[in-house]
Amino acid sequence: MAAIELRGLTKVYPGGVKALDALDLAIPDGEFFALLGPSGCGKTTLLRTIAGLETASGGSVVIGERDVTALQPGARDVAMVFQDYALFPHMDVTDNIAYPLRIKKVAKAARHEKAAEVGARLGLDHLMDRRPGQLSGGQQQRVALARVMATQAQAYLFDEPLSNLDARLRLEARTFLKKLQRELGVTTVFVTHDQAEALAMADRMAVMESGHIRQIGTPAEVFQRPANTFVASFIGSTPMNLLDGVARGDTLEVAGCKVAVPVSAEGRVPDGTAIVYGVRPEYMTYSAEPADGAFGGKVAIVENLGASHLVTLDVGDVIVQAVVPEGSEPLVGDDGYALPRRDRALVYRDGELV
Ligand SMILES: Nc1ncnc2c1ncn2[C@@H]1O[C@H](COP(=O)(O)OP(=O)(O)OP(=O)(O)O)[C@@H](O)[C@H]1O
Repeated sequence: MAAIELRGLTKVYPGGVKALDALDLAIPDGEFFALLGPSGCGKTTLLRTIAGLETASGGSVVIGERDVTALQPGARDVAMVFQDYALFPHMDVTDNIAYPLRIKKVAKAARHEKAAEVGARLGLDHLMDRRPGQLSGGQQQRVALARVMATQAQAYLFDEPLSNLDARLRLEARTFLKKLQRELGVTTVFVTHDQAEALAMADRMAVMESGHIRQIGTPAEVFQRPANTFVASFIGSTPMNLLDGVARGDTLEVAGCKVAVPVSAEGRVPDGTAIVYGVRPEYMTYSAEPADGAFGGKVAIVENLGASHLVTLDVGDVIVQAVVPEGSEPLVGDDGYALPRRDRALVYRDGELV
C-alpha cells in the first residue's frame, strides 16, 4: 500500500491531443480517491498513465517511494479494473478471479479459497463454475472487480467499476466496495461519470476539465463550495443556479432582483463588481408570497423528483430553480418566490469563488 504522487504529469497523444496538462496530484496512502469530469476530460488517460499502460509525455508518477514513470505496468505493483473487464473466456469465474494469484505462484487451494471468499462478497458464489460467456455484463464486471480485490497491490485503479450494474446492484456494490477498500486500506483511484457515486464513496475527489484538475477536495467541500463556475455547474443532481449580477452597496442585483450578499462573500465584493451568483435549488425556500431578497417570477415548469419537486421560475429573461417539498408544489403559471439561503449561496468573480 502506498501513496501516489503525480508531478507535472503530461500526456500528449500522437496526433497532438493534450489529454493531461501538467497535472499535480498527491493521493495519500489508503485514500479512496475519485476522478470525475465530463467525457473526454482525461480521466481514463490519467488512470492508464498511472498504471503504465500509457507512457507519460512529461512529468512523473511516484508510487510509494518509487518513481515508476519509466517502469513497465507489471513492475508498478498496481491492479486495474478496466471498463471492458478483460476476462479470460476459457477460464471459469474461480480461475479468472484467482489468475493474478496463480501468476504470483500462490498454491491452488489457497487461491481458490481466496477467490471463493471475494466472489461470495460480490454475490458471485453461485456462478463460480461458469465462464465469462455465460454471465451477464454486470456479473462479468463483478468478476473483474473480484479479480482485482483478490490481489495484493500497492494501489487499485478502477475505471468506471460499476457502470454496467443495474441501479440496485450498483448501490449494493458501492457500499461493498467502500467497505472492502476500508478493510484492505489499499490506495484506490476510481474514475466515474456518476457524481452521486463519487460523492458517496470517495474520501476526496478531483473534478477534471480538458486535461486540467479544476478542484480537489472532499465530496462535502466540492459540493458545498465549488471553486469555480465549471465545478459549480458540473456537480449536483440538479444544476446550480448561476446568475449574472452586479454588487450594489451591501446587496447584489441579480436577475432584476435585490438579494443579500452571501455570508461567505460578505465585505468582499466592492460596489459595481460584475459577479455570478450561485445557489443550489436545494438551498432555496419557495413560497407563493413575496419576501425580501427573493427571486420572484412565474412558474414555468414543475418536475417530479420523487420526494420533492423541481420548480422552474421565469424571472425576467432568466430561469431560477428551487426544490420544493412534496405536497407544496405550485402549478404552472402561478406566481412564485424563491428565497436563497445566505449561508449557502456563493459569489463568483471572473469564474472563481470569492
Ligand atoms: N489513444 C488515443 N489517441 C488519441 N487521442 C486519444 C486516445 N485516447 C484518448 N484520446 C483523447 O484524449 C482525450 C481524453 O480522453 P480520455 O479517454 O482520457 O477521457 P475520459 O475523461 O476518460 O472520457 P470518458 O469519460 O468519455 O471515458 C480525449 O480528447 C480523447 O479523444
